[in-house]
Amino acid sequence: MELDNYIEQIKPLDEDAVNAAWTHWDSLCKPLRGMGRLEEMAVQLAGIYGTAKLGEIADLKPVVAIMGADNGVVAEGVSQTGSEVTAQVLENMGDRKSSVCIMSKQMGIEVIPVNIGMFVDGKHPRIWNRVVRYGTANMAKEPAMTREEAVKAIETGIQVVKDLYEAGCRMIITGEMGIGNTTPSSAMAAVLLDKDVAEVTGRGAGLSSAGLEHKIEVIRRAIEVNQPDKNDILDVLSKVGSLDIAGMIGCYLGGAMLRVPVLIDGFISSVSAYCAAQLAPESKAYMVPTHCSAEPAGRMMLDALGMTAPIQAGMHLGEGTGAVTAYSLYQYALALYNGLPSFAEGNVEEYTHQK
Ligand SMILES: Cc1cc2ncn([C@H]3O[C@H](COP(=O)(O)O)[C@@H](O)[C@H]3O)c2cc1C
Ligand SMILES: O=C(O)c1cccnc1
Repeated sequence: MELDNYIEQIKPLDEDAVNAAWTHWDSLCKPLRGMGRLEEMAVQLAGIYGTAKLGEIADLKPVVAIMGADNGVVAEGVSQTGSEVTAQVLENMGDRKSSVCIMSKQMGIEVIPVNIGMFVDGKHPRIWNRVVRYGTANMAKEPAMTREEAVKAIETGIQVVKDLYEAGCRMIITGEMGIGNTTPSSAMAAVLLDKDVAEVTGRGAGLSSAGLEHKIEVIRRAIEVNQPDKNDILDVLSKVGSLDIAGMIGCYLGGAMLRVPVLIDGFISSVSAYCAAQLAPESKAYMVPTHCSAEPAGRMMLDALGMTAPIQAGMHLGEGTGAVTAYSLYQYALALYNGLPSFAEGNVEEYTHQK
């Protein structure tokens, strides 16, 4: 199916369910709108699922879909580790031994490591091998990938979400693992937001100050060499992007198409969310901001999306860790939404609300 055909299938939220969810919140025996963003998160779920009866949805079966991919630009020394670490961490994820895996286990969340374009095949049986190409080319010298490959990677992300949906998942959490992927993220942020590279580039997984200066220089070179057209998302993605970013774009589009919420993680994930929103503005209603990455452009990307994140904890780890942290907010929100007595049930006279 063509990308445009997928995008056409995305419909707005169910407004009746949204209104009914607010009416329900406002009937509960507590200060009006007292749970702030948590109330909004539950209302968004109602609009997405098309029902205010959220208690009837037995199990959301949340899942972190981790897009694993390698970046040719790592050859320029833009990350403090080598590309072999991508595959190693994906294998560790197979054994449930990575940050997001340990956090997810705590919350009863499934984790699926997807190899969308590492340099090597994943060996662990839990890894979904869906390789579009074995790593991107070095964008400091040539386009990271072709436009066709970028589209194929987006479609691969859509297909991953479809498969998870068929397995019963009703909440998708985006995650990524790809050594060097903050470099394409910053390159894309600079182009798409029209910012100076130095403003949108950070230390990633832990670069030194000298390393950061070098990374900025490499990104400048990549943009100079490729001349991406900022008005054409696929051009920017294919020239200075990455396969994991493309895969996550697919997750946002696929989730919106199937009417399931898709949680945005950190900087890399929000660059993808921004691209998805540009390609399909309706998809934004299905996205959930979770935390604001401490990478310099983390907040800028959320601002560009017109979103604020409920959690600001200085996190900058990736893998979906920020989004999994925010999943706990749903647990509180839904516990109250489904369990708190109404004013009448709580024997409290409903006061006049100032809505
Ligand atoms: C052991 C390890 C585990 C990780 N888990 C997430 N990242 C994060 O760091 C990488 C991006 O940073 P940069 O662009 O500086 O390479 C990505 O893989 C991201 O998911 C990790 C990085 C490392 C080294
Ligand atoms: O915010 C992120 O997504 C991030 C930042 C640094 C390293 N990995 C991921």
